[in-house]
Amino acid sequence: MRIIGLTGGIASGKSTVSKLFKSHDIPVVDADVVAREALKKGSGGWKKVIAAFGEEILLDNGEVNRPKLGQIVFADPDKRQFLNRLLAPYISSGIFWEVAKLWLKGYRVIVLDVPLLFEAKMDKFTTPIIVVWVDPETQIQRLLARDGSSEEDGRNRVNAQMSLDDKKSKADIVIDNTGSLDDLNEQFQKVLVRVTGPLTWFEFWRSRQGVSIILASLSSGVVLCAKAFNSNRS
Ligand SMILES: CC(C)(COP(=O)(O)OP(=O)(O)OC[C@H]1O[C@@H](n2cnc3c(N)ncnc32)[C@H](O)[C@@H]1O)[C@@H](O)C(=O)NCCC(=O)NCCS
Ligand SMILES: Nc1ncnc2c1ncn2[C@@H]1O[C@H](COP(=O)(O)OP(=O)(O)OP(=O)(O)O)[C@@H](O)[C@H]1O
Repeated sequence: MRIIGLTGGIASGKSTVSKLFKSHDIPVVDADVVAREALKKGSGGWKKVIAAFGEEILLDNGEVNRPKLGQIVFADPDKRQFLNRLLAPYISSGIFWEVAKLWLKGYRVIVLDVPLLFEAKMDKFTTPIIVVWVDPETQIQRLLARDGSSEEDGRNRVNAQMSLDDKKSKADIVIDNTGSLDDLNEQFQKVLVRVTGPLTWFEFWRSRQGVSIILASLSSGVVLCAKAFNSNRS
């Protein structure tokens, strides 16, 4: 079992690289998608966010107003930390569950696309770790072009994350996405050979930690189901 870590900065190109993995039948668990589920109307995360930020944070349809919450937390490190702590248990259990489901389906190479892989200490059970790097100006230009957000909001979002140079220094593999999509694709083909080839001893040891975590999350899922089943019967 190999859980490849894919990270980088906001708008550095992780989703673009994820698509390339998927086109080679390597499944990707996207932490942003899991985080969105964790905030869906009626979920545990949704209830905690309302308790913390008030009903003003909701849209008329009852869903969280994500741009509004984003503007608040990306401009205020304390509120961001608070939101991170609030949602972390839902996001990490959601990610483990997605990995476990793919493992049960028979996949043995899985990519975890997690923007905050290092910040959330999820790097511990992914190997090898790929960082998609771009220079800061290209990053902000692509972010503003994609999201149509204000430059201030864009820069707040970039500054809310560990710098891309720091992430680069922690990577096993760096993809430099400053160039064209063709350049990216060319680098990706080499990365694909590297990450699907034999593991080094160090990578092998790290991949065993990943398996232990999956087994732990599967067994805790079974225990929770058994408890729910018993409490329904009594
Ligand atoms: C604040 C929220 C509601 C803003 O939603 P919005 O739709 O505007 O942005 P989206 O979720 O698509 O995130 C876009 C990018 O922002 C960056 N980002 C998201 N959350 C954070 C955070 N807490 N700290 C730093 N960067 C973040 C990531 O690079 C992500 O890819 C949302 O980002 C959120 O719920 N964040 C907290 C959950 C989290 O930590 N998500 C990251 C998964 S590891
Ligand atoms: N090499 C490239 N050349 C031109 N545009 C690119 C390139 N790579 C990515 N992009 C564009 O840059 C934007 C950001 O890329 P992408 O969405 O893949 O980043 P991301 O790291 O997944 O972002 P986020 O953290 O916000 O989810 C997208 O609009 C994408 O189409």
